[in-house]
Amino acid sequence: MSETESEMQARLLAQALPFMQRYEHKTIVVKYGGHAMGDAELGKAFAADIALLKQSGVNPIVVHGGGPQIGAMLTKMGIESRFEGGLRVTDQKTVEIVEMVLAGSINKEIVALINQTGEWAIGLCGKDGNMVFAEKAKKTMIDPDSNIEKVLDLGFVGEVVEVDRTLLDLLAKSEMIPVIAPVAPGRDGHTYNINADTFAGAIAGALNATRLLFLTDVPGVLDKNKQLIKELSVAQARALIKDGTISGGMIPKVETCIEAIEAGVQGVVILNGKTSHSVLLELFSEQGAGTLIVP
Ligand SMILES: Nc1ncnc2c1ncn2[C@@H]1O[C@H](COP(=O)(O)OP(=O)(O)O)[C@@H](O)[C@H]1O
Ligand SMILES: CC(=O)N[C@@H](CCC(=O)OP(=O)(O)O)C(=O)O
Repeated sequence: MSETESEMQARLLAQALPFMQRYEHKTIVVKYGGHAMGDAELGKAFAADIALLKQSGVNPIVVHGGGPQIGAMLTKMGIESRFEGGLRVTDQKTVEIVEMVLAGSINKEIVALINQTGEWAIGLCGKDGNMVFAEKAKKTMIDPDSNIEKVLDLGFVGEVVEVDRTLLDLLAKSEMIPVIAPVAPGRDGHTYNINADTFAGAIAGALNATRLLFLTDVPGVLDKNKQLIKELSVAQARALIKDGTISGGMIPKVETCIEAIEAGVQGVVILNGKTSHSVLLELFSEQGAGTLIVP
């Protein structure tokens, strides 16, 4: 006899218990990318998942992006967006808009969505509580014409150099769910724009998170036949970059996963943020939802 819908729901709920126990009191950093945002129903489902994690005794931390939303605001202001090596070249005017969009509107939208579930979210960026300090990014690129390595001047693009856990440790013991925008100060007094994936990786590494989840717009890492790979070791992931199976925007994402694992994160998952409740499915169900990368 085939299972009815309510029997299936009951089975899934009952199966969740060992997973809830596995992650109790554990830190899970969720990176919510700009491409995964925009759909109101998906946003509500995401907020509900984060709220349920907190209610289950997990310590969820949201780090969000907002690349497309920054792009739209820059266009409105008549400022052109330019990327080098996947990073937004950020002059003084641009960094002001980046901070306004990320730490202002997007951050507060996510906080409000989580608060509407009845939980308590607090919006932060790297500046709050001396949480994160950045330095001007030192990116290099091989010039295709001369084949010589050149240093890129990306303006106020930063890389994380210090994470102070004090505020996040305090919040972990409270009702508050931190929602963090990837903007941080430098010791030089400037404000830096940091790629949200690398920012999330740095936070997860500093907290020795049990899981770091990257919500993107594909089901996970796909093989040559476009089939989802359920699990990858760091060595296997490196091999897939080398043989070209992993390309484009997935390269820096997987490299960030590897760096996060090397910094002490136990497992990193790349999953589809466009699938409703993918966070819950990944963490609290047998089948999971994306690609798990482990040491
Ligand atoms: N092997 C692969 N598996 C999955 N996606 C891949 C792969 N190789 C390249 N990609 C591309 O990487 C993209 C995800 O990276 P990106 O667009 O930078 O994500 P985000 O904007 O969510 O940070 C996918 O939409 C896909 O086009
Ligand atoms: C330096 C740099 O490129 N910063 C990114 C920060 C936002 C981001 O990373 O957002 P997504 O995760 O939505 O792509 C930017 O300006 O777009």
